[in-house]
Amino acid sequence: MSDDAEGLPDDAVSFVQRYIEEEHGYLSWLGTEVNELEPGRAVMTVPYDEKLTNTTDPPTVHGGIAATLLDTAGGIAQRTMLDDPLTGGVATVNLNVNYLRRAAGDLRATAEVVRSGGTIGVSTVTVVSQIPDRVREDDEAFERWQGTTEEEAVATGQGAFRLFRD
Ligand SMILES: CC(C)(COP(=O)(O)OP(=O)(O)OC[C@H]1O[C@@H](n2cnc3c(N)ncnc32)[C@H](O)[C@@H]1OP(=O)(O)O)[C@@H](O)C(=O)NCCC(=O)NCCSC(=O)Cc1ccccc1
Repeated sequence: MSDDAEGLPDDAVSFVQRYIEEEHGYLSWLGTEVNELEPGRAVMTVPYDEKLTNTTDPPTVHGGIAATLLDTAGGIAQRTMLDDPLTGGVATVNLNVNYLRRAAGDLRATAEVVRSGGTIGVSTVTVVSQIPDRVREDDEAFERWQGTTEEEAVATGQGAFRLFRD
């Protein structure tokens, strides 16, 4: 089994997006977007939605959302490395997440395949978020965010996946 991947079809992003919207209840409910796909790499977003937040002021996005995004992007990145990403499959066997900063905006995950082995693959994933205007406009909250306006890493982790190659 090789670590190399063939190129993906031009419509890979829209194909996976359609799959999420039409077939996957949970990921579509989260509003999950597929931004980029290439062999060994996936970029995906969950847009901010109040229904996904904790009861903090201002609301912060529940950590489980970042974990879901990390898991999903890590698994899809693994799929891009299968000889046939459509007929093959992946199942998460281990996931770890370190939460680095609170998040109050959209979450965007970039997943990279560290290893695509014969039966097990490992992806490393970082989730970034930017402080939205509603937090910037609240002086006290903005101070709690240390006045950062740049997009910053809010979570990072690794997933291990059982690879079903056919
Ligand atoms: C299967 C294994 C990982 C390894 O067990 P072993 O006993 O060593 O088995 P072995 O390695 O020999 O494999 C043969 C077995 O595998 C079965 N099979 C075949 N094809 C598939 C397939 N496509 N998917 C799943 N299973 C498949 C086949 O029927 C056979 O089962 P059997 O033994 O006959 O009943 C087991 O520990 C397990 O199921 N863990 C739970 C994993 C789990 O639920 N993770 C969370 C959900 S993932 C998620 O939500 C995130 C996500 C979603 C989307 C995208 C990205 C991320």
